[in-house]
Amino acid sequence: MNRPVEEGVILDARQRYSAGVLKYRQMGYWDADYVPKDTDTLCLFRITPQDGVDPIEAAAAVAGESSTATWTVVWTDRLTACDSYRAKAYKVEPVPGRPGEHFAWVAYDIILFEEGSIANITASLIGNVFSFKPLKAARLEDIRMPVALVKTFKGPPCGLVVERERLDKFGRPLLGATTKPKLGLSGRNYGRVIYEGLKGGLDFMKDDENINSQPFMHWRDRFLYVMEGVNKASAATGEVKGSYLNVTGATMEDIYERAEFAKELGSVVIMVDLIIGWSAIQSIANWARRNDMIVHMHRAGHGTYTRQKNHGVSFRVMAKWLRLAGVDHLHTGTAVGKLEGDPMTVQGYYNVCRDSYTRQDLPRGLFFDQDWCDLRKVMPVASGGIHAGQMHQLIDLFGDDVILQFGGGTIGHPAGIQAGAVANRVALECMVKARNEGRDIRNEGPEILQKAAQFCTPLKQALETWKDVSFNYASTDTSDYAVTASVA
Ligand SMILES: O=C(COP(=O)(O)O)[C@H](O)[C@H](O)COP(=O)(O)O
Ligand SMILES: [Mg+2]
Repeated sequence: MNRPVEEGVILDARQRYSAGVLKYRQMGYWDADYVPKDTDTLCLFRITPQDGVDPIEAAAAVAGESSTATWTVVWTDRLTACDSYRAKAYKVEPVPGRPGEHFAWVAYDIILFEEGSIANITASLIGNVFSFKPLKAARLEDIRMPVALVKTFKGPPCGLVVERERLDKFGRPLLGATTKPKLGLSGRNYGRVIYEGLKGGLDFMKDDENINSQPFMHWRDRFLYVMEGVNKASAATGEVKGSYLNVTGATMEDIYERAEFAKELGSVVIMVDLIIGWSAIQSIANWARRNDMIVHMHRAGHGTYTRQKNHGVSFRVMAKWLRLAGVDHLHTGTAVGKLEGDPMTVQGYYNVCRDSYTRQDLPRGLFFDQDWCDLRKVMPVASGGIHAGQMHQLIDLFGDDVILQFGGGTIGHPAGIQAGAVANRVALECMVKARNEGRDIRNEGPEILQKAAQFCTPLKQALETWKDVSFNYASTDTSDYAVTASVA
C-alpha cells in the first residue's frame, strides 16, 4: 500500500478507499475545523491514550468506533453518505493537572440516532470504545443533546411540580427513609416500619434496592402490608403519604404485574432499580404516564461505572439520559453521607435534574449548555448515610426541591422509628424556617438545631447519637476546575 500522507491527511483523494488500514484521522474522524451544528449531539470524552499513541488519533478512534468506523477501510462506506455520517472529533486538550489524560470533543450527526431511544444512543456512544486497545481508559464526561433529539423523548411521567401538587406539599424538601434491615423482615414487620416512619412525619418510606420477592417476604405480601401502613399513617396524620414499592423483577412481565398491583392498591409511587436497563426504564415510564404514577429511580449499580474519574460514564450523563427516558425521582448523591460525592460535582447532577436550561459550569462538571425544551423536572434524592445533624448542610447544598432520605438515620434512632422521623421532620422544618428568616444556616446550622432540640427530645437524642459520625474521605470523582473540600 502506498498512500502519500502528510500530518495524517491523505493527499491523493483517490487513495482513500483502497483496501488496507488507515489511521482513524486519515479516514475522516478528525476535523479540527469542524463547526458543530445545532442538531449535532456533542460528547466530551476523557481519554488516556496508551503510551506513544497520539491523542488526536485516539480521539479520532473514539469518534470512529462510536459511529461508523471499523479498524480497516471498507469500500461499503461509499454506499452511504459517509462524510456526514462519520462522527467528528474536533478538539483535543490536555486535562489540567492530570498528566496522560486528554479531553476530546466529538460531534455526531442527528441521523445516527433513533428517535426517543436511550438504548440506541448508548449502544453507539458507550458501545465499543471503552474496551478499545489504544486507550488505557476512557470516560464519557458530558453530553449535549440537541433540541431536535430532546423533543423525541417524553421525559418524567409526573415531574416535580405535578408531584408537589399531588402530594400537597410545598416550600420544603420532602422527607423519606429506606426501610432497614434491607433484607429479612416479614411482611407484617415490614409494614409496621412503614407505618411508624410515616406516622412520625416522613412523606415517603422506601423499599431498598435489593428487595424484590425473596423467600422471607414475597412481593404481594410486601405490597399489602406496606399499603396498610401507608393508609393508616395518612389517616392518622391527614397528610398524603407514599412508599416506593420496588417493582423490579426478573422480566418485564413481572415488572408490569407488580406495577399493576401497586396501582390497584392505591399507591402513588413505584420504584425501579437502574439495573433493569434502558428499554425497561422507558417501558415502565410509558406505563406510569398512562397510570398517573410517580416513578422512583434507585441508581443501584451506577458506581461500577460512574465513580472512577478516568474510566466509565459520569453520573451527570446518566442523569441526563434518565431525565429523557422518564423518571420522576433520581438518587443523585448527598455529598455529606457515606457514599461517594464531591459537593460541587453532586450539585451539577442536581442542576441537570431541575434546570429548564443548563448552562456550562466547569466547577460543577457541566461542560455544555443544555436546553431541556420544557421537559418535566426530575426530583433529586439525597440518600446514603445521612442524619438530622446534617440538615443545614443538605438544605444549603441542595435547596428545597429534593427528597432527603434518612434510612439508618430514622430507623436507628434510640427511641424508635417514630422518634427518628420526628427528629428529622423537626430538624427540617426549623432549618427551613431559619433560612426563610434570612439566617446563615451553613454556619449557624448546628446552633439552630441545638436550640430546636431543647423543645424536641427525639431531635436531642438524634443529635447526641450521631454527633461524631462522619465519612470524611477524599472523593474520587472531583471537578477538574475547582478544588472543594469534601464535607464530612
Ligand atoms: O440504602 C440506602 C441508604 O440507606 P441509609 O440512609 O441507611 O444510608 C440507599 O441504597 C442509598 O441511598 C443508595 O445510594 P445513592 O442514593 O447514592 O444511589
Ligand atoms: Mg440501599
